Formats: sequence, structure tokens, C-alpha cells
Amino acid sequence: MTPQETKQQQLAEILALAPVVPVVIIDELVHAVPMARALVAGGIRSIEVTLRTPVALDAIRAIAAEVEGAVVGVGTVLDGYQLEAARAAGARFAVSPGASPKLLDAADAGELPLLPGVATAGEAMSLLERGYRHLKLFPAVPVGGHKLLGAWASPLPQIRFCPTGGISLSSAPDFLALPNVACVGGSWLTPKDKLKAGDWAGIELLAREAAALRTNR
Ligand SMILES: O=C(O)C(=O)C[C@H](O)[C@H](O)COP(=O)(O)O
Repeated sequence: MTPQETKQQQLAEILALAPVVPVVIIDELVHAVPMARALVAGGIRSIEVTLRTPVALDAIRAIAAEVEGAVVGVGTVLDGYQLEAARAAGARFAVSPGASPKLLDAADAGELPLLPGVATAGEAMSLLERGYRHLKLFPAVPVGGHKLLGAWASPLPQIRFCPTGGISLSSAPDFLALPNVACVGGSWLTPKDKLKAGDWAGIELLAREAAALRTNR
């Protein structure tokens, strides 16, 4: 296996853990571990912590060290420095909103599997040429939603997508029914008000609902 094939195999396993990858914004470090425990208790094991707050890397470190069963990833990765910092903190996968040549070079040189975002067939083809078999459609709903992905299934059958951006519990099934969708990403499992209130039981319930969604994989 080439290094890229190994990373794609790792991504396939991570994206198969549950129908939904929660996209999380953590404002307070103390929320990280109980939130991740609630998600895992509800059946959601892969968790994407976005690098949008100052505590994000520490949150990744805490979840990786303390939450049994969690597979923590890093989101909103824009460059190779962030990729390496997240790997060192314990992230097992990385997600980016798009794919710049420099970020892709850094991902090739490093060990962390990257799930890059695309919004056009041309971008997907460029990544296919670099060995990517798993991509994020971003922002999924504004760029065309499940109809766009359905239209790509026939000409681009080698690629499995994790559409993210604007998806909810009620719209997720339209995506998950497609043959080229591995899972969906979404922030609805960890709403700001529930994090702020420490409503871990509420987050576990949202995770349970998401984990019960059916996929077509
Ligand atoms: O920054 C990244 O790498 C991301 O993954 C961005 C997320 O896809 C969106 O923030 C999803 O947010 P919702 O539309 O609220 O579900």
C-alpha cells in the first residue's frame, strides 16, 4: 500500500464508525471531555473539533487522552502547521473546507489522513488524481445538496463523500440514501446553548438520534 492508500483506508474506517460526524466548536476547554463522553455514549465515536477557538488544540488533546472510544479529528484545517499541531495533539483525522496545493503537499508529507472539501467535479477530479477516495462536499446544501452528489455518483463512482454544511437531522437521510455518501457532517449535535448549559444528557440524546440514522453503505 502507498502512504496515501493507507490514509484512505484509515479514513474509510473512521467515516464508517457512525452515520454522522459532529462538527464541534469548543469555546471552553472544560466542555471538551464531558461533551465527547456524551457523544460516545450516544453512539457517535468520530468527533471533529474545529480549529476556530483558542482552546481547540487543548480540547483535542484532552479528548484523545481521556475519552475512551472517541476518535477525535481536527476541522477547519487551513495549512500544514495546523495539520502537524493537531496530529501532535492526538487528532486521528483532519478536515478542511477546501484544498490548497500547499495543504495537500503537507498532507502528503505527514501522517494524518486528510478529508479535503470540494464544491465542483473538477476539484474532485484533481484530488482523485492525487489518490483521494474520500472527500467532503462543502458547503453541502448551498452548492447543490443531495441532488448534486446524486449526479456525481455515476461519473465519479470511486469517491465516497462526507457532505457537510447546512445538513440537519431531517435532511441527513436524503444524503445517507446515496451510494456515494459514507456519512454526513453537522454541527446540530452540539448546539452552543447545550454546551453552555452543560446539558450532556441532551447532547447524548441528539447523538443517539443521529447514530440511529440508516446509511446506504
Ligand atoms: O471548518 C470546517 O472544516 C468545517 O467542517 C465546516 C463545517 O462543515 C460547517 O461548519 C458545518 O456546519 P453546519 O452547517 O452548522 O452543520
